[in-house]
Amino acid sequence: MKAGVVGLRLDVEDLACNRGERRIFSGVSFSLAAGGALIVTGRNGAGKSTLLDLLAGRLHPAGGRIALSGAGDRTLPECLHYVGHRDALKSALTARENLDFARNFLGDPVLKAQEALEVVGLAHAAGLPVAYLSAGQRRRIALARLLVANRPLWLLDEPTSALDTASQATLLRLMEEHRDRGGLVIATTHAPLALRDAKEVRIERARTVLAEDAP
Ligand SMILES: Nc1ncnc2c1ncn2[C@@H]1O[C@H](COP(=O)(O)OP(=O)(O)OP(=O)(O)O)[C@@H](O)[C@H]1O
Repeated sequence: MKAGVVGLRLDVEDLACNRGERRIFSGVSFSLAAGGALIVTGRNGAGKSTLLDLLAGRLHPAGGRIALSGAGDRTLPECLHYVGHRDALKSALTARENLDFARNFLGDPVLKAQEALEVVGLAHAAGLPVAYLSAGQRRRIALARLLVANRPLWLLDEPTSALDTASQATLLRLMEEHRDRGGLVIATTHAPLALRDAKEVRIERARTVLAEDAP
């Protein structure tokens, strides 16, 4: 499989986010160099998914800075895979068709759809519409998308949810292999995630009404 981008680096400084009238968090800073991993923790509603949305460019920060360097011509959105709570699969398409679509759409192809399904133990389900699959199986197909297109930054929102023990072990191995190739992993989690030498950001600031922040 392809290697991550040599010299890749993500720097996040003093990031703040508002949603509606509320400050969700502020002062989030971290840096990751090639091969780095960050675990994002915090209570329900603290803003873990929101942080991933900011990094993915789905939300604009209220303050602070996100800088990706060492990725050549690729912009940050072109460098990332995002696996969210909703697995973003097309229910009427089969598992294989979903992965073929992702492979064509995302570019820089790596594994073929069938090969990626084998890695996540779902080769037998390749021809089934995703609507027929269980929550854990759908999550495994969403994670198989990581393998069909080469993108160095993996943003994973509670990636182990719905996964059985064996699938959690497979996911951990895939994350570590990705890091070994120079990729970056940022994962939110409520459960312990045994990534070696991972940094942790805990989002714990209580949400504050913006008016209270005003002088
Ligand atoms: N579209 C939205 N508009 C306004 N506020 C929102 C919106 N989406 C989320 N929020 C607010 O942002 C806060 C942070 O949500 P987020 O989903 O990032 O939390 P989380 O830490 O990922 O929670 P969980 O552990 O439950 O998944 C929520 O408490 C919610 O009030």
